[in-house]
Amino acid sequence: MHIQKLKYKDGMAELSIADWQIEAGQHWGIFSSQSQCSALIVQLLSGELEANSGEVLDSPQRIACVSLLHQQRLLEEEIAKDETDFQDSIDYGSTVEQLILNMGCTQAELEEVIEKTDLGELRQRPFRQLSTGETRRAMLARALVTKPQLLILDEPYTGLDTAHRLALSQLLNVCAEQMQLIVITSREDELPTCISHVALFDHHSLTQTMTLEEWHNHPIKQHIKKLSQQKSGGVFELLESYHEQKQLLDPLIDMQNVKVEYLDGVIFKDFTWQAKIGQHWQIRGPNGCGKSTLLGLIMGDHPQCYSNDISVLGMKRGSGESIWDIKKQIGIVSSALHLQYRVNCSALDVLLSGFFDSIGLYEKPSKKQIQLAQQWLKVLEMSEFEKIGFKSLDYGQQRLLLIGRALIKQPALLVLDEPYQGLDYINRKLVFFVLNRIAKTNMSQLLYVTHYAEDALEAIDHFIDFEPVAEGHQLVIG
Ligand SMILES: Nc1ncnc2c1ncn2[C@@H]1O[C@H](COP(=O)(O)OP(=O)(O)OP(=O)(O)O)[C@@H](O)[C@H]1O
Repeated sequence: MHIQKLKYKDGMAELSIADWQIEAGQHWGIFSSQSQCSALIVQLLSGELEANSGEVLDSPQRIACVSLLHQQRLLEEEIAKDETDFQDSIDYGSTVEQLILNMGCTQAELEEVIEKTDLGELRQRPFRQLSTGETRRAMLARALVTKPQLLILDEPYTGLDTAHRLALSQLLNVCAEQMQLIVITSREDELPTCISHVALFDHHSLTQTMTLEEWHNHPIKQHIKKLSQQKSGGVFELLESYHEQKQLLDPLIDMQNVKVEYLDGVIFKDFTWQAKIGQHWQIRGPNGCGKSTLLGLIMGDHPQCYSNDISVLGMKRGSGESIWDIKKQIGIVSSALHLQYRVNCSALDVLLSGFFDSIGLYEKPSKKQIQLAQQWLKVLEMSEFEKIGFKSLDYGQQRLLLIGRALIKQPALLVLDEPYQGLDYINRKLVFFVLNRIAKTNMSQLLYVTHYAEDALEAIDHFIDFEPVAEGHQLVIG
């Protein structure tokens, strides 16, 4: 494949590649300090977008992509197909198996890919019910059954637990013998060993190509780490400039003998736990163990929160409390929220919606709130996007805005379910530094989920660990 003098520009989205030769037998890693670049690379290389000028020569015929963008699209399609209103029973949409078969594979190919991607127990589960890591594996399975000549993977490891990340590396090393791979990552050391070359993108263009060995010692890694640390100073100064200490009732969260179960089994049971004032908690466990379910109970988004004994911020769930009284003291970032945020309001309005806990903006913000939101756009280096619609931004930019939306009102409780998903290197580090300082200074109390040991915040010293038992998982407090 040979890319020559390629230029693309549409509004704020921009990419240029002067000359890039991808020889047969080579497998490429792509590192980009901007998430926007990655989305464009996927779409331009796969032919989904057409460049304004330049050419892509000898492009393979069968190209498959796995990205958060494609995942979000499929989930939206599944929700749009929801036929609940027209039939007696609830329609949960297509199962994992149906979605793989829809790609046009045989039964034998289905069985093979289900085994490779560890989807055996999930094959009959509706796609919409899958956990984050389970969803990522289903997307990979759909791409693999098309037997592509070129497989483009944008952040394939994100959302996967440690064991599944290892399994993915092994699988990609095997795939590399049958197809060409391009793996885009924002984690500098996260590339399968089959990768032979790395392309470095910066400021909307391909700046350098090198071998994997050269990449391992590249000075840019230190440089961009410093950059994000500096940026995080600005965000934290802004937070401090309007911080007010809140009076809270102890404990912030109280759960007694909590149990969650579905028709096909128990997720967890007998869980008794209190989060006291001043404590920050990390929730750990493998994909599908129930971490987001636990957070859903606390947020009041999970239907089983009312059949359990749960109090949040002094209010007992199901006691006639207003869900908004609780929500106004909680800021949340999660894949579920990202998926729910389907309105196309401006970037400024997304931040402002944090003051009202709404998806989109339906109330008139005060002048002070507007000024504050503009200051937030500035420290996030997103001022140029102030009037741009949320849907026109790439997944990483959307995610950064949703993080700003959660932080802007300085909530008592900050619920962060894999907050870094889709963020580029600089913004991931920026958010990491900010969260650590928020926790250290007790500005908000954190409930934090991440699958990466390197993302552990030193200010968090309380843990809930999901450990497998005969029926689902048991939750161990440490
Ligand atoms: N309605 C449902 N019926 C049956 N199972 C369900 C339903 N909704 C969710 N699940 C399953 O519940 C399990 C727990 O999901 P949850 O999202 O809480 O996992 P998680 O620990 O957050 O995983 P991940 O690390 O992948 O994000 C998953 O296996 C999911 O498929």
